[in-house]
Amino acid sequence: MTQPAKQPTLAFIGAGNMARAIIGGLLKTGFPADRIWASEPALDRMDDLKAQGLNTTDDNAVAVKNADLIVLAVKPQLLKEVLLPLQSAASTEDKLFVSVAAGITCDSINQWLGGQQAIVRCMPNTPALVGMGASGLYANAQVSEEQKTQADSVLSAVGITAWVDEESLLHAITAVSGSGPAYYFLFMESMISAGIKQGLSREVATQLTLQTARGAAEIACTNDSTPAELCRQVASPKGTTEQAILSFQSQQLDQVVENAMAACADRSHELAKLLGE
Ligand SMILES: NC(=O)C1=CN([C@@H]2O[C@H](COP(=O)(O)OP(=O)(O)OC[C@H]3O[C@@H](n4cnc5c(N)ncnc54)[C@H](OP(=O)(O)O)[C@@H]3O)[C@@H](O)[C@H]2O)C=CC1
Ligand SMILES: O=C(O)[C@@H]1CCC=N1
Repeated sequence: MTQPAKQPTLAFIGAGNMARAIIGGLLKTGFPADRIWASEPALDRMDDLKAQGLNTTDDNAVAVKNADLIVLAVKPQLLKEVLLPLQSAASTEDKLFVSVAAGITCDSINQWLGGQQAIVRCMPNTPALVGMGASGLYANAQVSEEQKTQADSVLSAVGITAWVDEESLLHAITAVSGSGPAYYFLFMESMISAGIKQGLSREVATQLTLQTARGAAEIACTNDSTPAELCRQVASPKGTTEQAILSFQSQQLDQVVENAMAACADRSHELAKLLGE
């Protein structure tokens, strides 16, 4: 029988939106708060995390020294200046770095950490907060099977995980699931605004839009039918939905989405080029 992987001590370098979504999700699964470190410059901004039992510090090196698995959750633009001073803290033991920074490659991270570190690149998303995250993951050659299992167990505690063998696929994963929640939020806003224009109060338009999104997502996730088939089940021939779908199609919704996702992936490539030296 395979042994379960040892539960690692975690450090989050940067305790902003994405780190908090993962931390919140982990705590909900019962992950011990005292095995999590959070580090960022403004200590008082982490009072709520401290109150939940996390270890907090404004010294990234302290968090790195105390952890087995370090989640790099600062903006891509800051990663280099955050990592350069961490070289000695990083090199002391077999630590695993899990970077969630969009675009930045394992090679750049290794260059800044000054060695041949085990690095997992992860593109998570904020629904991790409610246990419904979707993370794409890639491991460099230095990552052991045990470390891969550890990274997977952290991210799969807050949602689903999908590993890829080619690092460059993380650009596409960013376009699909990393940034994806924002597309749905935007679409919800558009539906709420249109509902209000048709006479509904904001409250009713919001309630009905959000529940519809939740219900549609639930059916799509639990039904064997494809989203296209589910769409057809709603759209009765010569009925009301059909007119809405025809309107979307006449405005080339597929192309609009394809363009948006291409712009997203392009920016991810661009970040890698701009910041990766
Ligand atoms: N938000 C999302 O949905 C997703 C984000 N990501 C990635 O996650 C990373 C973080 O993004 P996000 O959480 O949105 O950004 P945030 O700005 O919310 O979080 C970054 C945090 O890092 C802190 N920080 C700044 N400087 C340092 C430092 N020197 N040492 C430690 N911490 C520092 C910031 O503090 P301060 O505010 O004071 O500057 C902030 O709290 C990015 O690389 C992004 O690409 C990936 C997938 C999804
Ligand atoms: O917008 C961003 O750059 C980050 C990465 C994916 C989601 N948010």
